Amino acid sequence: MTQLLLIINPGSTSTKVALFENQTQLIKKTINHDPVTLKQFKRMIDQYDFRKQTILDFLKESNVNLNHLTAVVGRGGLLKPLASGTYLVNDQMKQDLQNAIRGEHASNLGALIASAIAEPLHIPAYIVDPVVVDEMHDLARYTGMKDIQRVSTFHALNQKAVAKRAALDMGKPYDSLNLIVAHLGGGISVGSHQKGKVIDVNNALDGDGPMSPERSGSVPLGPLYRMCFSGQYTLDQIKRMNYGEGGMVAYLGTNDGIEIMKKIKSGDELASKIHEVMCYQISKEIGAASTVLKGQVDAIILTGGFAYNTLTTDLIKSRVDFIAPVLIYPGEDEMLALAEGALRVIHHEEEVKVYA
Ligand SMILES: Nc1ncnc2c1ncn2[C@@H]1O[C@H](COP(=O)(O)OP(=O)(O)O)[C@@H](O)[C@H]1O
Ligand SMILES: CCCC(=O)OP(=O)(O)O
Repeated sequence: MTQLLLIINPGSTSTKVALFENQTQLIKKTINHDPVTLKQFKRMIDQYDFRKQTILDFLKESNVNLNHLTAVVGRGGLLKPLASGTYLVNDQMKQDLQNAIRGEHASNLGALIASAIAEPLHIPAYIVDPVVVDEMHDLARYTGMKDIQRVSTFHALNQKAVAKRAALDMGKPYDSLNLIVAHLGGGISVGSHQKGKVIDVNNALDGDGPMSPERSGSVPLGPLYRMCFSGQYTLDQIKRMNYGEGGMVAYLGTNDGIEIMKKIKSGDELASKIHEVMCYQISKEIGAASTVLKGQVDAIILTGGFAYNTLTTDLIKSRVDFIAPVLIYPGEDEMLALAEGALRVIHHEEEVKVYA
């Protein structure tokens, strides 16, 4: 039977929407959001109506008859740590996302918007490989502060999808390979994939790992806690320096990769320096991941929006290609991965998981 799937993928810089007939993508649109527009919303949940409306507008202008849909699939957000797989959107999940129990990120809106569209049509809503997929090994969970544990928060959906695609291209099963995957998006995550499990990864949201177009990444703790208690900043201001207004946007006023590349090409020295710093930090994180895999690395994969830039990929490659061959998969495989995740449970090839 033909399945018509609506796919909804909210990211920090964009909302991607697609319509799939089984595994075939019929239409897709990436709606890029102006950071100034997004800044007016205090909490992520406040963006719900705005993002939902942009999706509905796109479906209307594309003459999509919602009554023909068989399921809606959304990107999965900051839930409790979960196994990789496809989950039915249920009330507990929606409640946890509305209350932002694990924090604020655009991916929290995926299940909520998918469910709002699916419910009146009496069709299921799913999420696949949410950003909290947790396959970390024990050693990776510790920090030097006894009360702080590391948690797995990353581009699980795209990292898994692209790693599987690369494995296919290499002619080997994903679970036979050791891969380092660096997703270079609004946030940046570098995952150590050991035989099909992401055993370590920097937390792309919480000030861990390289700086990104709009996040600070790791910073030295001393200056940070002195700032926090100086009385000069509110908690909200500090949070924004880490997430949303940190990284490249703090230095260059934009998180838009295409604009940043234009600045560099026109001779902007600061843009060139900060871009090089970001690539240096990404390379260091890849180097660290190679020790997680004890140097047994079959390939390093660069993916996400910034992997479209050869300037970016060349700079990283020049520092890490002594470790393993560097493969470039620009953009993302997330829309197909979401569709395929739903199709696997619809066709009973995989059991749907229940969030509790
Ligand atoms: N062709 C491109 N060249 C340079 N940068 C790009 C390109 N396409 C997207 N980007 C940048 O990549 C980042 C978004 O990457 P993406 O993987 O779509 O992540 P997200 O899910 O965080 O929005 C943005 O900074 C965007 O401007
Ligand atoms: C929440 C981790 C994944 C992430 O950072 O996604 P974006 O790059 O879309 O913000």
